[in-house]
Amino acid sequence: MSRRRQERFILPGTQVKQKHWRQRLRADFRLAIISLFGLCTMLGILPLAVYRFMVGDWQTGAGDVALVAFIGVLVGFAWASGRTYVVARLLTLTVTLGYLGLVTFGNIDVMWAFPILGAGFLLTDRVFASASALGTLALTSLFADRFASAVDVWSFVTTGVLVSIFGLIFATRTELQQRQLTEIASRDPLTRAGNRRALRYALDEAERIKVRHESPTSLILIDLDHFKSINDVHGHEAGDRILVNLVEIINSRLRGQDSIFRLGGEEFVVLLPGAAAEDAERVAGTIKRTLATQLEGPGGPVTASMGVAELGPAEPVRQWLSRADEALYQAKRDGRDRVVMAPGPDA
Ligand SMILES: Nc1nc2c(ncn2[C@@H]2O[C@H](COP(=O)(O)OP(=O)(O)OP(=O)(O)O)[C@@H](O)[C@H]2O)c(=O)[nH]1
Repeated sequence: MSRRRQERFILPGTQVKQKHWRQRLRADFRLAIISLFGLCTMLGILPLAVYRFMVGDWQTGAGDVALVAFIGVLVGFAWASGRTYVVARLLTLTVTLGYLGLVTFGNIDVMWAFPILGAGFLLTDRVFASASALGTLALTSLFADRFASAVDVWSFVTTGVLVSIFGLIFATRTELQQRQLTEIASRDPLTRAGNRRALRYALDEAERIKVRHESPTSLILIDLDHFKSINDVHGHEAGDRILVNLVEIINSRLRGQDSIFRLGGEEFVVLLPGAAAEDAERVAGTIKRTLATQLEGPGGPVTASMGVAELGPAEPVRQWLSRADEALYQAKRDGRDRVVMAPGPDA
């Protein structure tokens, strides 16, 4: 087991808690779109509102100003809370209802429907954007007095449907690419376990849930025994196959909310949200017994040593990992192929 103890628990990004606004915009695509959308609507609608006031159309002007103000509040909320998914949906809903309200009670052109259709596909998911687009087109076509003829209604609906289909294709491709990128960025390519980056997010999330809901969270640090000699005697490929099998076997013993991450080399972290120390010890025991019967290398059964620790109240994540690491180290010292519980953080 390699012991570069100082660097072992420096996970990517753990040091950066407060991000600069430019970093946040770069890191969060949805926040960037929300901000850009807010800026564009302000720049696009506010001059029009001024014009409406100047020509005495107070109702439409007031509606424009109210719409822009509400959009501003939503953008501010996205920055303050980070809940960009909810805000994106609310923004789509706001501009759609704002548009329908201004078509009904104000004096705006039905052509405003088109940027609103586009915004829906840019801001939210495909299903929500499609439903919102269909609703916008159907309700607008009911305003027969806004169109010169039935052909105009037909043209409006046809072009609207086309814009929506293009938006849907764009959104589908973007979602697919986003999923592929997330997969690449968060998984270990050999074993398909989560990588260190994914572990960092999962640990931070576990810490947040612990603080918010006071529910226990535990982890198991797993390290294969004498893995170097397997590599040396049977080759690197045989070693790789064992790593892949190990993750498959462990995954088969985990619940839906549990997850496995590769910390590096032949070392893995199993995260067990909702599990107290004794539950985690039981899971570790089950994993150990399953490995004994199912993890077969070219030279015979392969065993693993494990350290188990429950996250203590207000305990920093790095200390939690270090305690599990100490327990794992103890398991190695005691002869390997065993589970050792870490003493509590106050011990
Ligand atoms: N096949 C393979 N080997 C790897 C990979 N990553 C790290 N290793 C090897 O894992 C071995 C780890 O060796 P050690 O840290 O000495 O640990 P060990 O032999 O298991 O000894 P103990 O942990 O003390 O039981 C090294 O030989 C690394 O080259 C990998 O992705 N594939």
